[in-house]
Amino acid sequence: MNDPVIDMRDVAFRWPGRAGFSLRVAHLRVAAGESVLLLGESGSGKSTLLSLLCGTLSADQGMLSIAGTPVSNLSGSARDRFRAEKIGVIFQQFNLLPFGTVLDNILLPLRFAPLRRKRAGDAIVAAQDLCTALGLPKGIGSIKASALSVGQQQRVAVARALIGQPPLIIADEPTSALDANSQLAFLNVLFSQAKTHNTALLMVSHDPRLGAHFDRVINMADIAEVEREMV
Ligand SMILES: Nc1ncnc2c1ncn2[C@@H]1O[C@H](COP(=O)(O)OP(=O)(O)OP(=O)(O)O)[C@@H](O)[C@H]1O
Repeated sequence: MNDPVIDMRDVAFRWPGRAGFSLRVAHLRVAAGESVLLLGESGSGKSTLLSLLCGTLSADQGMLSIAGTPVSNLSGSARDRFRAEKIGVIFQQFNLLPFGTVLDNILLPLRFAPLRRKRAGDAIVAAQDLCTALGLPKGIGSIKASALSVGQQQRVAVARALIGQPPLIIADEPTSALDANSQLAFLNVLFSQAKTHNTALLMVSHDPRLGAHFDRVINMADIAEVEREMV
């Protein structure tokens, strides 16, 4: 695999002050443009792994490189800046700012990421173009996020993750609240946008049926060793 966007090796993590759970990942690689579904039972550490990849948690040992940059040794604030520049995140509940407009929400990641802002060019035009590509109605940019339907919130969350073309999108169960048709529609817009920019996509889900739509499916049980002690 040439220049993987995610390259994780021999990573170990234990929740600080908590003996109950530890996670070891021998090897995880995701290529540019590749879509990967990460499956695993509840409590198997999927969200913990995503937080390690995003740098909101830091591993106790091991090597993690994102888009060619070794991030394991970055300080907390440097990791925050790196994440803003390189990773688009889509949360389960979308986490839009309810009192912000659609445009405010989509432009938010650029505020902390000067290089990403530069890549976006004219940021407002880029946000509007993404809204159009994602099938959002014209003029939606000035609507408050709290007034959107769930389907519109999803699309705004995708636009926010995609703006400025980060090399990696990480999504934590973004389709869990949707019916099967809406899930598929959501994945299709996400895939088509990700392919256009050769963006790698790592998405967590409980639903193995979604696997057919991804380039690759990874099971937590195959890549991670988890210790769960009863505490
Ligand atoms: N902030 C935290 N502090 C301490 N332990 C935590 C914290 N967040 C999660 N854990 C523990 O880490 C373990 C793995 O949780 P995690 O949320 O990563 O699993 P998951 O596979 O994403 O589960 P689910 O599918 O239910 O969301 C669990 O034992 C959980 O209790």
